[in-house]
Amino acid sequence: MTATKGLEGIVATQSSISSIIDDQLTYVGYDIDDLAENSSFEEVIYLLWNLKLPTSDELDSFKKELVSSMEIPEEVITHLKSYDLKTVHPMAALRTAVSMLGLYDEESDVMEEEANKRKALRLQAKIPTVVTAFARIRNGQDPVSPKSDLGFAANFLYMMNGKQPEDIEVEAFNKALVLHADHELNASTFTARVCVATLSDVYSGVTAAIGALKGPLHGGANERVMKMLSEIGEVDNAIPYIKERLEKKEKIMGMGHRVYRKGDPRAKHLREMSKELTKLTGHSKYYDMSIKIEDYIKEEKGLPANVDFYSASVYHSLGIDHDLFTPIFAVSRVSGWLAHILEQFDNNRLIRPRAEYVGPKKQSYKPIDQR
Ligand SMILES: CC(=O)SCCNC(=O)CCNC(=O)[C@H](O)C(C)(C)COP(=O)(O)OP(=O)(O)OC[C@H]1O[C@@H](n2cnc3c(N)ncnc32)[C@H](O)[C@@H]1OP(=O)(O)O
Ligand SMILES: O=C([O-])CC(=O)C(=O)O
Repeated sequence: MTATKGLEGIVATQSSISSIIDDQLTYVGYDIDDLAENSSFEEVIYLLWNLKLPTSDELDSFKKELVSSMEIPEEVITHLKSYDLKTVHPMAALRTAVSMLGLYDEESDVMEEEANKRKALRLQAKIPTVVTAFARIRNGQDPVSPKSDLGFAANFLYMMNGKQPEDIEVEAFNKALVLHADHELNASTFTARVCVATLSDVYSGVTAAIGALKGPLHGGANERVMKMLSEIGEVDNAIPYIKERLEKKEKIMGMGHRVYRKGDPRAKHLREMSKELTKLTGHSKYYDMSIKIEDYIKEEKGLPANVDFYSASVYHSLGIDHDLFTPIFAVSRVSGWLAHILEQFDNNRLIRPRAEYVGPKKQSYKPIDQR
């Protein structure tokens, strides 16, 4: 038995949800470029969960179901208020709150297919409310309830800022949600599948996945990209800053990918959005330095920018606090996690690989007083 570090190249499951073939990403066979340009996030959630695009009647009723499930229990809001609001990271708050939502769902441990689908809908609907409620509470503001006449992307921005968002903001945010929704067997999705393959519940699967997404080698990279751009400060500092980091053998956040070699097909959409939005909001320097860094890393290390690189300057331009970038990733990616959880339940087998043992062998046990 020989271990493959990081399970690189190991095919661990079959899936009909998304694929990465020759550096091109598809959801249920639909090209990400078409979906990014044309679809609403609700349409994409429906696609991932039903493996077909909705008709307009199906989409209307799906949107209504989502928006009518967005409110969260008062007990969860009280709990969010009890956290140390100066130090608690919003991803830790989200992880805890999602676990807590399970306590208030009567169907939490009901394992029938239809009950699991109802829980999926409730979780997808409530996660934006948790993220925006926490963001407001720590700013000393009251949470804002969702509006039934707004779509998913608009409702997120409305609940966060307490005012009707501009069309351009909704369009950009919707596209970002579409681009982040699913990504084959990434680390957090794999985590969710491993968790529920024990026949644990949907809330446990999503809580575990949030924990995995939080790390800087995965979803946590987008917040670190913005930290790096802020530290760089001015465009002329970008290359000296990156050279110094590379000399110290540090990783450049938002660069590199386990699967993509030529490039991440989502990055070009976010690059365009970053160009437009940073110009519109007077933050062009962040786009300019991002371009310099991307070109330099490509040239020096042959590494492409990943989805987290330009999403940082996009979210910054939308006026979003930097530590909310990864929770926003979760607001989108929970759609993929839930699709994979339902698929796992549909054809389940316990996920239990082996380890190659490299520790000492044939040790003789000594009683404690002789060691
Ligand atoms: C949504 C997402 O999860 S997208 C990924 C988000 N994560 C990041 O942006 C963090 C920065 N990137 C990375 O750490 C990596 O590229 C990962 C984790 C994404 C992929 O990692 P792996 O496939 O395991 O590659 P690994 O970390 O083994 O790197 C291979 C080589 O490329 C180098 N490398 C990879 N990424 C980077 C980077 N961002 N900056 C500098 N060097 C890098 C490594 O140092 C290593 O070099 P070596 O062979 O000389 O030691
Ligand atoms: O697939 C991966 O390893 C990471 C990634 O890009 C994602 O989760 O979107």
